Amino acid sequence: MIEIKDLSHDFKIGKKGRETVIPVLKNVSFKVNNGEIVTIVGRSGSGKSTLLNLVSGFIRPKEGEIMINGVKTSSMNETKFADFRIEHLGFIFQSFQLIPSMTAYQNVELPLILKGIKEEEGKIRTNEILEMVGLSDYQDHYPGELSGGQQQRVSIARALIVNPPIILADEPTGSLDSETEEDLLNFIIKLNRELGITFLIITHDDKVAQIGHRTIELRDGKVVEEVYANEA
Ligand SMILES: Nc1ncnc2c1ncn2[C@@H]1O[C@H](COP(=O)(O)OP(=O)(O)OP(=O)(O)O)[C@@H](O)[C@H]1O
Repeated sequence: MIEIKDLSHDFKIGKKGRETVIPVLKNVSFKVNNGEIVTIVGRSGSGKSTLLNLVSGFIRPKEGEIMINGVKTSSMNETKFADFRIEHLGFIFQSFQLIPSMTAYQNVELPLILKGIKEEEGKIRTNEILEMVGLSDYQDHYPGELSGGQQQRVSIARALIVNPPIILADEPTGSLDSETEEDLLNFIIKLNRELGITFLIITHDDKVAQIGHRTIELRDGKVVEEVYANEA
């Protein structure tokens, strides 16, 4: 579960002493329950990426609190957050963020290696996950030798390999054509239904927003609307 309470954040730009403060998030509060898909929409500049970066622990909030699975993460230091992230969170990005010099297999097994799991031990799990995303036949391909949809599946496999209870996604279909987009959305729904994975997804795209059990709208850094689509 993700619990966000009175979260506020701003950025300072410009030279020291003459900074301009850009308020981005203002008293944002909402929850994402276990097993839910929550989508966050809002115009460009409304603070969606900032919110996701705060939940991901890539930046710390100026005010307010973030709890993930009962742990207060908003005040954790970087080292602690890095350990927490690998146990609790998976990530899917618009730009896939694959390592170009590694094969699909090597990209997928990477989190296991970072976690200190021996190569031999991780082999079964890596093969299982590649099978699950339908990429067993492509495991020796480099990202440059795969289609956009296949690359996104590699990135999902990499997110799934450590069994994260929560996946955070930033415009997951932003680089895909509409047919591949639909396949990917169906796959996210399947992961949610069959494995109970909780998703928090930010998007511009109505089709993506619609897979949310709930859609939250950010407007000028505030939550202005929660549209309940269907029950989780
Ligand atoms: N590191 C930063 N330094 C200064 N200002 C920033 C920084 N990151 C974001 N901002 C500002 O914060 C505001 C919100 O940005 P954010 O990227 O969160 O919006 P967004 O809703 O994700 O937009 P988009 O849909 O275009 O990606 C913008 O005005 C942006 O210029």
